[in-house]
Amino acid sequence: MSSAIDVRGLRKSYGDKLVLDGIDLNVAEGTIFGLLGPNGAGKTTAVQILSTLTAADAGEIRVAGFDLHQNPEGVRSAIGVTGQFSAVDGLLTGRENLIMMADLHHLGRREGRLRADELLERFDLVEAGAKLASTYSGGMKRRLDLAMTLVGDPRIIFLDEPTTGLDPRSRHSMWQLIRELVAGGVTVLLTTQYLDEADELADQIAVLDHGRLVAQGTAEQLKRLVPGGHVRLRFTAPDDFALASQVLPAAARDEEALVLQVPNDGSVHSLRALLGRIDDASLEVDELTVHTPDLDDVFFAVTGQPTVETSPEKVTTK
Ligand SMILES: Nc1ncnc2c1ncn2[C@@H]1O[C@H](COP(=O)(O)OP(=O)(O)OP(=O)(O)O)[C@@H](O)[C@H]1O
Repeated sequence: MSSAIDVRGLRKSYGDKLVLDGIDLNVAEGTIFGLLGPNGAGKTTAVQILSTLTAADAGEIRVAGFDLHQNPEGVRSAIGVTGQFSAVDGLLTGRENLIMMADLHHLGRREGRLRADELLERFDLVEAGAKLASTYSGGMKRRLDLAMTLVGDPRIIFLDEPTTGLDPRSRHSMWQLIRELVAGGVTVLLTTQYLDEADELADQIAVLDHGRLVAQGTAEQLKRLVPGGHVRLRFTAPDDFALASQVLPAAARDEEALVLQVPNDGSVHSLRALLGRIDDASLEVDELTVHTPDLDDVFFAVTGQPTVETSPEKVTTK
């Protein structure tokens, strides 16, 4: 798979504050890449640099095959950006906002209007299209903002915290729209503070903390980095439970519930080994469940701090 975004040694300081400290990233075409990090980690700065809005101090950066330093125009022609500060003009209607974008992209009157109407339809804004954008809800504004980004038909889209502040329903509809974009071949780099958002959407996740990438991989790979994974085995026969306790001495026992918790990282290799031991001892297991740590655990392990903000839907007590 070829790279939509390739970054080597990206550095950026503001004054004597080092904001990005030698970042390497590779985003495969047609995938969703999640840049995850707490407030002030450097996510927005990274997006601003990759989208040519801010200059890097150092680093080799290619976006959509263009060298960012030598050919920023090429990069700009291939990307779309929706940031924390929306491009939506509240004094225009939704449709007028889209037509304004079409004009900026020199689409021509007829094609611009067709494109606007097609996007209003796709983003469930047909009825709202004739109303002033200032009257829109947060979710509608975000959808319009994303629709405006799509007017220019970008191959790569940067979404800076696309669902911050949205209610659960609007978040889910935004997630669905993002998935549809990627199904259509677009590459998405999104920044988020929400672990569940990265878990839900991203094919690859990089955790940014104080300007450094402290972990990178799929959600599953990251979860395997932290201890705490286990397999829970429930038995119906006390004899099986007793025998299993001998065969698996590392397991934590719950005698009353006839449950064993066997430390396991959840990888195919270690699950196969465990199943082999269960088979060899001819144990009758009533129920087997695999528990891998969640991204919260990972985040805590790699950044040394609990999540700054919990998502609107998931309130953790850690
Ligand atoms: N133009 C600027 N001038 C000086 N310092 C800046 C500037 N832009 C960002 N910073 C600093 O760089 C650091 C990283 O900021 P950045 O906005 O990239 O973080 P972030 O991870 O996107 O956080 P947030 O989730 O709050 O947007 C912060 O300490 C911020 O104060």
